[in-house]
Amino acid sequence: SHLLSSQSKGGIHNLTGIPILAAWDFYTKRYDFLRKHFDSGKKYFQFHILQVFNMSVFFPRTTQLTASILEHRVIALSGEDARKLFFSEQGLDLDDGYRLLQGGIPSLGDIDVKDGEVKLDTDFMKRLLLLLHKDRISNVLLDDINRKMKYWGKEGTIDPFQDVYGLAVQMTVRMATCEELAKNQEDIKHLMQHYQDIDESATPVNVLLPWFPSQARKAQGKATRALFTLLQKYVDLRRKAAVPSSDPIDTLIAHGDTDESIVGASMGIIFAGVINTGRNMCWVLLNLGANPEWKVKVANELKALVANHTNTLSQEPFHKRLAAVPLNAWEEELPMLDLVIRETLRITMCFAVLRRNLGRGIPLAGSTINRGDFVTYSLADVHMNPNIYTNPGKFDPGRFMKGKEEDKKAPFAYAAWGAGRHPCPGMRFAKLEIKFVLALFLVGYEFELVDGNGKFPREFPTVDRNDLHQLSAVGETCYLKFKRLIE
Ligand code: HEM
Repeated sequence: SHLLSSQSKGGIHNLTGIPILAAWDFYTKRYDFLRKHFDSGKKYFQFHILQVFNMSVFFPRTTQLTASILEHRVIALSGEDARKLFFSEQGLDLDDGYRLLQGGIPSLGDIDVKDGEVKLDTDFMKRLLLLLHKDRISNVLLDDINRKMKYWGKEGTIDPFQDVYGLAVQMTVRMATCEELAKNQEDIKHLMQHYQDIDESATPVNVLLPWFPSQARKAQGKATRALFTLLQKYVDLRRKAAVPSSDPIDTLIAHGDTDESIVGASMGIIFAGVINTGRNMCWVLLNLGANPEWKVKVANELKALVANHTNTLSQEPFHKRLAAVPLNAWEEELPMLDLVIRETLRITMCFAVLRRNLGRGIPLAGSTINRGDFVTYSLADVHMNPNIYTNPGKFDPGRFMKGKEEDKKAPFAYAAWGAGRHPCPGMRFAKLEIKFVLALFLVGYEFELVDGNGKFPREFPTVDRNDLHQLSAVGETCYLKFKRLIE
């Protein structure tokens, strides 16, 4: 048995020890776990995860436990060949990989709602995102975030992970649902609490022992039902509306989709969109606060955008003027900000990407990735690789500029927006969201990065690499001290 063995099968090293412990570390300290084994020279290694379904059956006189156990093989990959394989192989499925190995993903299947398990495939996302690539969207989104930013007051201190994050939540809800929900702050608060509860239910026990009636499992069911009810209320509202709108929910209604699939779709998009966009937006601001020379470059570029595309003599409020900037200018005329976003994501997006082989066997190092096997690749293997990125821990947006172009040194050397078969369909929207917030904050405000004592921090926070879901910060907590300059 593999229980206590370490023979290698082909070039894939088999981890020694008790499988449950390897699996436990994989869920609780994923980054450290993968790194420990790669650092000890193993290029590919495998371990097993036991998933226990069912049931203890009580027989008269003899107490007997029966259980159905599924044993999953997980293969961890590193290096360039593996990376190419990981991102290019057709049989490797994204959704199935995350469902078991990540957990915490809201799914209507968990509460037995049929037809609600929407695959957010690229076509579906494209259909929705097309709606947003109308210039009208800048107006609506800038209105939304300006209103929320005004609540911060004329001057003060904000915690980016709370306050800036809230801006991303607002924009994502706006683009994934309808105006009525986007305007209901109470319901948005509830909505986010439900996501948080589902996220916190992703304990190893809950994922590995699906039958076990744990607190986490109960909380997950309760939050998923609440999420469903909340979103369905708005679908219902829009179905009964006298005049259809062009909001996403209305568009899906007009397309003939059922309540369940509309709720499933909105739920999935909010999940996929909020955390990555919200957290990375915070990291962009922290990086600019910590690197004043880049802050100046980006602020100047944004001021030039405003000067070139808006009427500077107009009496309109600043956010209204900003809405006149065409979408293609936001996308094409902010090269310095693009570099800053790119470099921020290289550093934050170092998590383990996951797949499950639903196709034919794939040869690897004299062995085979069988149908049903899981594979994982840590983006840190490429984003923190000193042979590709000089001094990889350093924030240096210049590394992507002409003459250096470090990200062109190897195939798929940059995968913060995904790569190969699964590029992020939300990328354009996410970048726009980040740029809207930065335009308001860098042109409309003065700000500086401070620590708990109000001084420029001596040490900057870094990303908690073991945090599976939140890209949260470790180290000294930092804040943004600001003064609002615009009306
Ligand atoms: C800064 C923001 C974002 C970052 C850094 C980001 C990053 C990524 C990455 C790395 C992947 C690929 C994961 C893998 O290969 O396993 C991905 C996939 C995906 N992203 Fe994003 N994302 C962001 C925002 C968004 C937004 C706003 C949406 C929705 C509106 C979204 C929807 C999706 C979906 C649906 C997929 C799966 C695509 C597929 O199955 O092929 N993302 N994203």
